[in-house]
Amino acid sequence: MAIQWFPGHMAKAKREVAEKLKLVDFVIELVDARAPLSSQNPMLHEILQEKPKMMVMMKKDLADPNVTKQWLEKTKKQGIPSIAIEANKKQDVQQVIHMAKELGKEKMEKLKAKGVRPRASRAMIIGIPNVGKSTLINRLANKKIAQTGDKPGVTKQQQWIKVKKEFELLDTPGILWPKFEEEEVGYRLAAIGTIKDQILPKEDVAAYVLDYMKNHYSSLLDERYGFSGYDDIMDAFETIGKKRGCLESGGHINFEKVSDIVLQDLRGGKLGHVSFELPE
Ligand SMILES: Nc1nc2c(ncn2[C@@H]2O[C@H](COP(=O)(O)OP(=O)(O)OP(=O)(O)O)[C@@H](O)[C@H]2O)c(=O)[nH]1
Repeated sequence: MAIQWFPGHMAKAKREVAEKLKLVDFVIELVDARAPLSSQNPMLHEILQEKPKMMVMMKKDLADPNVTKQWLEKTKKQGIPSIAIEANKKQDVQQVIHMAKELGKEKMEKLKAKGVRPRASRAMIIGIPNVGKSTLINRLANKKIAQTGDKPGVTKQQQWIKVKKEFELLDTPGILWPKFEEEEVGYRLAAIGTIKDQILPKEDVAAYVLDYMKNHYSSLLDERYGFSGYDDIMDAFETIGKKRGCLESGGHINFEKVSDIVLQDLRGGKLGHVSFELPE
């Protein structure tokens, strides 16, 4: 696979997360509900060691609810407190707070048993780019938190956001890059918009989405574009192109425009609820 992050950046990100981890009692890992496995970073497991974590599957409004339910069952079986949310739903955010408070409480009780004076438990949010880290931090803080620390030359002290009396959150998230040794993982992440469109050719990503939907969500394909199957991917591009006015002079289809339409439809939820991976 041609995609490779610059190893220096990976090492720096890992170091930064490991530093911040020392400040917290537990971690809130964010993954994308449409691809909960591909949107994790296996490195987290290594640096977390014994630190407890809970998992929040973001963007559940775009994912297939039946598949999300299976993922939640799986992670809960693994002993990881997990929840799927839509960041704009207040009751979903309240449930995150409740879960975090419970996890923090366990940790505080352990400390209390060792004779440490009780204090608010502390957590940080970790996840890959674009998964929704800032959105969730702002929702938990109930206001917009400036991300000035990310700009070069701006030094910023770590700040704690008081979410509830018993629970505080670090105001900057930990960012870890996704890891893809398998080609399919790269396409899944590109489809959901985690990898920038410049990295994998968008026509290839759109073709991946159409093929995936043909095999798993043919009725959604039919609802949006009026076909549920095809023998040749070119036919699919042509049908969508004709329908949506992506014709160039001479009557040729503009494949780039068709790809933009497919990816925008998918990421904006217009293709319906689509999940790109199932638990084994
Ligand atoms: N549909 C949907 N969109 C969401 C949800 N949560 C976040 N988003 C959107 O996802 C996009 C990325 O969110 P951010 O909060 O900027 O993600 P981030 O992880 O902080 O991204 P980086 O700064 O790149 O690391 C934004 O357009 C959000 O509006 C959700 O639950 N549902």
